[in-house]
Amino acid sequence: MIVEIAGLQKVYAGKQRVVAVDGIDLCVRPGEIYGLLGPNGAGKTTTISICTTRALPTVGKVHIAGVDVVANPSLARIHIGVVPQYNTLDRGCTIFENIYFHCIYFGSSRGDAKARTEQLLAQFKLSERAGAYPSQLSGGLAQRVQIARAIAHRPKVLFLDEPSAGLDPQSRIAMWDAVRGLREEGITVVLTTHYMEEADELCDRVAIIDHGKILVEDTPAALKASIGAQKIYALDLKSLENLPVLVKALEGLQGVTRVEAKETGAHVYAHGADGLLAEIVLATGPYGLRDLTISETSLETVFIRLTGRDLRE
Ligand SMILES: Nc1ncnc2c1ncn2[C@@H]1O[C@H](COP(=O)(O)OP(=O)(O)OP(=O)(O)O)[C@@H](O)[C@H]1O
Repeated sequence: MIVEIAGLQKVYAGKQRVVAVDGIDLCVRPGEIYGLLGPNGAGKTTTISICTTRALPTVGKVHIAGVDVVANPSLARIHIGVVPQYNTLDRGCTIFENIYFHCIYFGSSRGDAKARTEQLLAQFKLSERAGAYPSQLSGGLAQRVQIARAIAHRPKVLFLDEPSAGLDPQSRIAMWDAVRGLREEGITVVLTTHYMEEADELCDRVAIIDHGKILVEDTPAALKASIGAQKIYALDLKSLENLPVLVKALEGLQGVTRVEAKETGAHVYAHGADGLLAEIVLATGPYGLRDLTISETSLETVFIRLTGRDLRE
């Protein structure tokens, strides 16, 4: 395993004691894109900060490529690339210099640093902007420079903290492509996100975390399959009288795997069965169907099922 986290706990002891990470165990395989998905405050950044030697654990161990990050932080840092949540490019340096000086910092000769910088600028389609300063770049381009800089010393694992926060949809997709490209170079990627689409699209495996704990971990497909339905019909009803009768009736429809009574109606979980929508509408007739939304099962559904909340709450 390239990343091994065992019994990790982080307590911020202050006026208010905060248990930011509460016993996390996980392993990332070489070449994987692994996602930590959870809402704000779940403990994702703290976990990444410990893995990348920026914070110390209260309890537990992290090994990167077999190196204990607490016992040997400088050795560990050779194997680690980091793109933090905020733009940390040096504003006084050009794009070229940002990458070049990173190479020099990690011990490259000037010639090697120049060659590696030019190669990365070409790889990330940044060559034309080599002389630009960070303030002249869009958010998407700045993020690409940060990724290029983070892998300049050829780390084995790249940690990306909320890589698409603040990016427009087009830049987000370009960033995903850049991250997928890293896999081809054999770089393992660990990213945090609170965007379920990002975890679903990009990650080979995802750990859903909340309140410092891993709730579940699997491939996005397996997590979604655990819901046991492909579609969710959310019914908004005028009358909730005799709701249990409606729930029973809906449960009896072909293709329906589960029905949950809600404050404003009911959620019907189902496999895509022919004619089911018409039958649902018919069954809700006496209850006054005010609104109906149909959604595909997503990682958000999985999170809601596990916590009762949605990811943005
Ligand atoms: N330096 C600190 N001192 C005290 N509490 C902290 C500190 N850093 C984080 N916390 C708290 O620890 C908890 C986990 O925070 P963390 O930043 O790891 O979560 P997160 O999942 O990355 O969320 P976000 O996306 O908002 O950064 C939160 O309750 C946060 O307020």
